[in-house]
Amino acid sequence: MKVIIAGAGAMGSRFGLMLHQAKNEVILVDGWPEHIDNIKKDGLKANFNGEEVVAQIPIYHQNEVASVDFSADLVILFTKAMQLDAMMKEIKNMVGTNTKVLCLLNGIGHEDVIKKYVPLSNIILGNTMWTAGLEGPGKAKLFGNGSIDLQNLGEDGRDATEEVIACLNKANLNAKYSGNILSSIYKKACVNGTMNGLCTILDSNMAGFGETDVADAIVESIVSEFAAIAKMEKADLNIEEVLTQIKSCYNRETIGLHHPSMYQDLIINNRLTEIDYINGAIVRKGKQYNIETPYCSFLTQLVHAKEQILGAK
Ligand SMILES: NC(=O)C1=CN([C@@H]2O[C@H](COP(=O)(O)OP(=O)(O)OC[C@H]3O[C@@H](n4cnc5c(N)ncnc54)[C@H](OP(=O)(O)O)[C@@H]3O)[C@@H](O)[C@H]2O)C=CC1
Ligand SMILES: CC(C)(CO)C(=O)C(=O)O
Repeated sequence: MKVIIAGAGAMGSRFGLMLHQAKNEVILVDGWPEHIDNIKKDGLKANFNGEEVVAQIPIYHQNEVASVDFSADLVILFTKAMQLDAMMKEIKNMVGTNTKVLCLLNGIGHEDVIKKYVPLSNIILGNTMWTAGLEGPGKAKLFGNGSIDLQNLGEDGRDATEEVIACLNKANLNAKYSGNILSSIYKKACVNGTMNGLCTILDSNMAGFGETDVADAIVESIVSEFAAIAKMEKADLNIEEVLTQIKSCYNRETIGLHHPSMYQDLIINNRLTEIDYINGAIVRKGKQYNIETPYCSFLTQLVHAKEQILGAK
């Protein structure tokens, strides 16, 4: 397939590299000049499960793609939530009438942005348990395993979605069709709504937090707020399943040593976080549905306070 990775940070680099290795024609689009220059000059470098690899993958700055001639079969969106609208605007010339657009960002409600640029029949929503980090511009650190759940938004898009799943699986990305992607997105949002903000505030990786004797109580309080909102949105959650998925993040042998992407943003890179699209989204929806969300509200405020103390940009 001809694939555009729109947002080629840590996760975009992982997906770009694995799809390139599986012989797809991949191009990367990003907005970070130093990262783009390094990949153009030396290729995309990665520590891939302990092995140093280099891949020559074309990369473009998002403000230069209007003139790039590449009719993509698939666009995979991997910007940060707050960069999504700008990216959609800049790549819109590369999104043809048959181009499928797969959104794998963390958080809730990204379809509202994508719908402004892409017909419903071409939108695929998903979420992923893969992880990734950047060691610096042009160099990714990729370890562990993951999975992807996805579903077309338009009613008759199943066949095309299965083709996308086949393409992802050829690259060992472990994708599967979800019969209820909204539930799946809420389930993943519970993982991010606990791990991301808590590890960021507590300065911990996921294993470190999970091994404390208060982890269960904190996680259950936050998850109960996500579940109350999910129910109002007809995306009922199986709480036991959600808690099991969260606890799987504590495993040191798999992804427990990972610092969630929010930690990487704020603590490592001094950048603003996606908290408003995760716990903050639950607070906004709580107001709409008249549901109290004190834990999500407090965690959102703590993360914003930390952004301000650190002068994040
Ligand atoms: N990392 C992970 O393990 C996981 C992340 N996700 C989700 O995937 C999406 C993409 O996340 P992720 O790949 O982690 O994002 P990254 O922060 O690695 O990259 C996103 C964008 O941020 C900019 N950027 C990144 N680092 C820097 C820096 N040091 N200085 C300046 N600009 C920088 C780049 O674009 P620009 O210059 O245009 O700002 C880049 O495209 C998010 O929604 C995230 O929540 C989901 C699962 C796991
Ligand atoms: C790995 C995981 C699941 C941690 O919450 C994630 O999505 C992230 O880092 O943003």
